Amino acid sequence: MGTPSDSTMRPAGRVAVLGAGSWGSALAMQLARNATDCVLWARSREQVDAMRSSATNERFLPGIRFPSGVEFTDDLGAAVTASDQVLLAIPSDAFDALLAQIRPFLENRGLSWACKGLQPGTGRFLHQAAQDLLGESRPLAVVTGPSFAVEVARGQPTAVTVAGTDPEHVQVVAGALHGGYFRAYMSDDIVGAELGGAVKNVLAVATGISDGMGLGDNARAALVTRGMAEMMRLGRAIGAREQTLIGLAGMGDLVLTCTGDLSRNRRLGLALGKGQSVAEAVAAIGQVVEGVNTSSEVWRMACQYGIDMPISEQVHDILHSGRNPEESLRELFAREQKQETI
Ligand SMILES: NC(=O)C1=CN([C@@H]2O[C@H](COP(=O)(O)OP(=O)(O)OC[C@H]3O[C@@H](n4cnc5c(N)ncnc54)[C@H](O)[C@@H]3O)[C@@H](O)[C@H]2O)C=CC1
Ligand SMILES: O=C(CO)COP(=O)(O)O
Repeated sequence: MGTPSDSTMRPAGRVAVLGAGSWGSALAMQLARNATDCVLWARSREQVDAMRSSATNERFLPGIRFPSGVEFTDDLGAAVTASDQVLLAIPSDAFDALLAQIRPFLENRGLSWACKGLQPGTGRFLHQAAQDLLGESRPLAVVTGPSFAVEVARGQPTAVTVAGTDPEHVQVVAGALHGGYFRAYMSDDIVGAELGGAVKNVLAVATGISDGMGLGDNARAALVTRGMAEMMRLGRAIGAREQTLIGLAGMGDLVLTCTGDLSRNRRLGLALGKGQSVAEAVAAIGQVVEGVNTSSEVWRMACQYGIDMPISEQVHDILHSGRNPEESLRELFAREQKQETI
């Protein structure tokens, strides 16, 4: 695979970013800064009017101005048909429905997404969900890796992975984003890239809980490392490449969201560790917290493939079965002693 600066690279043309929450807005800012034509679609007319008049997204990225190249619309069909590439930036539980809505307009336009999660109820990857709907031959790509939206919006240094099923398409998507202080590495391991982005959500909740309970720095390091072992074990079972999991999409995002308080998954954990309920904590965060759904789907995959994932299991039980974090701690430490393997 070449680099985004290859002279043979096909330009992205115009990109429709679908979803004007924090990540869609930050990606639109990066695309425009990179001289990529871009239209940002939001569901609500009021939000579009507000973004047009203030040139900011005050709810999700207050005070950060969109570069002049970004257009705004609430017309989904027009956003897609006037573009060459479509980039979805919505919560994973909205992925199937939005894809079905845009399918009539999609034709042969390039498709990518920047969501981190799994299909609710099935544990399938979003690229599998897309293939179910659109067929196996369509080039697909995911943008993932350690990237807090607000830092990207401010133009702070960031490196991500763009992984996909077709090298040329990956180059187009990565090339549209890569520039300034934003590096977009390329990969053909979409399974590993999607797995890393999903599992880190669950582990960020785990380290948040530990820190919320005041368990200390040793506990956090143990959770990150043994959590990484869980990711690697599951990855091995489903054909993800280890290189991907120890790269930006896996370890990179795990470190970011297990330690950075901008992570909503970590913040959910912090609140739970201090005794708040899941519902209270999610409501207070006010944005998507993917770990809630992802924990069910990761646990489903672990059961399906018979993989030992004790930390992910405890997070699942705390989020969905009302388990007390103290009980989880006791249970994790009561496990039999074993060789350190991953
Ligand atoms: N915010 C961040 O730092 C990053 C987020 N991501 C991923 O990006 C995805 C989107 O997250 P955020 O933008 O952060 O969430 P957010 O909570 O900031 O915004 C979500 C947006 O999606 C819209 N939305 C929700 N349901 C929808 C539906 N059914 N149809 C259409 N639009 C819908 C909401 O109106 C909102 O504009 C998630 O999978 C997240 O894991 C990935 C990297 C960084
Ligand atoms: O994925 C992210 C950064 O890479 C954002 O993390 P949260 O969804 O936990 O906020």
